[in-house]
Amino acid sequence: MTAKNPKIVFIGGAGNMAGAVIGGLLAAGYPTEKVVATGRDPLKLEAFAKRHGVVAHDDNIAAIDEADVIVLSVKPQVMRDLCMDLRPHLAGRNPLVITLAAGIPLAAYQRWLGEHLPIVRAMPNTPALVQAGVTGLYADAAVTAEHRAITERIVNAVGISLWVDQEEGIDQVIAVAGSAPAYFFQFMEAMIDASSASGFDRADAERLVLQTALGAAKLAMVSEVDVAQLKRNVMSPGGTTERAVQRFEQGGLPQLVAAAMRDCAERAAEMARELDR
Ligand SMILES: NC(=O)C1=CN([C@@H]2O[C@H](COP(=O)(O)OP(=O)(O)OC[C@H]3O[C@@H](n4cnc5c(N)ncnc54)[C@H](OP(=O)(O)O)[C@@H]3O)[C@@H](O)[C@H]2O)C=CC1
Ligand SMILES: O=C(O)[C@@H]1CCC=N1
Repeated sequence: MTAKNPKIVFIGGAGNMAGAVIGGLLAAGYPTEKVVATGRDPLKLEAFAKRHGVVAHDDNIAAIDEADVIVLSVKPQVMRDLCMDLRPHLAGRNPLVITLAAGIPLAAYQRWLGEHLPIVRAMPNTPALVQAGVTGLYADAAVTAEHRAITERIVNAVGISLWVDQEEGIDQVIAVAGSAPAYFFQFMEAMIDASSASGFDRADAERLVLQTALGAAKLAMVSEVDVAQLKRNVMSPGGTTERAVQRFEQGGLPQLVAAAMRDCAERAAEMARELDR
């Protein structure tokens, strides 16, 4: 892979996750002509390609013909069939394969696609769309330093990344980052709902909640003290915040969060058992 800008083919490119990565990658200056998106729905694909200026292809096999990097971004349940379709066209070639799918172990891809291919499991999250993503990465033995470098170039264009040494680490990344934007959205949704139920204008509630979430995250990112201390800094003894935080504690919020994250990681492991066949 010697090209300055390797050709990257996103299978399922117009989907949520690949779309987010492509959007961020292009915003970081990656050349549009080196990015190909494939999909099944021609209207959706055309609209996506037009919006981003990338190349669209409704034929996966033709699309991967000159690919240096193939990013697999279809739902886990259809990954096996997709890989079986691609397999004969990857014989004697060794593009880097990056899979974004949750819950499918590398061993399954090696069986489905062939053992000769360098494969990276990447677990991104949708804030990649605004270049504030987090991606966990795990590589198989065939992945070289050059492959790692192009992988990082793709995912770091849309946020930060972390290589994990053990494949199980990817399930932890799912629980703490891949699925986690939804937890924060759920919390924000609950706050917006509660504010508007108590008579606040919904648009105003949304503006205040989102700005507060952004401000809290920004403050935590630059602060020298940890989030527990930042929380205490808001809580005046006998004041309003203390009352609200006590309610969260009494309701078991920390335990609930831990249990939800455990469920999330366990679901990833369960999916691996269902899908690794
Ligand atoms: N959403 C998220 O936050 C995250 C998702 N992931 C992973 O990313 C992957 C994709 O998820 P997500 O983006 O949410 O799902 P989407 O359904 O939004 O995207 C999947 C895309 O794959 C396309 N597709 C399906 N089958 C084929 C095929 N045979 N050939 C070409 N394209 C195909 C679909 O196109 P069409 O509509 O035309 O059928 C669709 O655009 C999953 O494996 C998921 O585990 C990982 C991290 C986070
Ligand atoms: O919910 C899912 O299965 C995918 C993987 C991580 C985020 N979304």
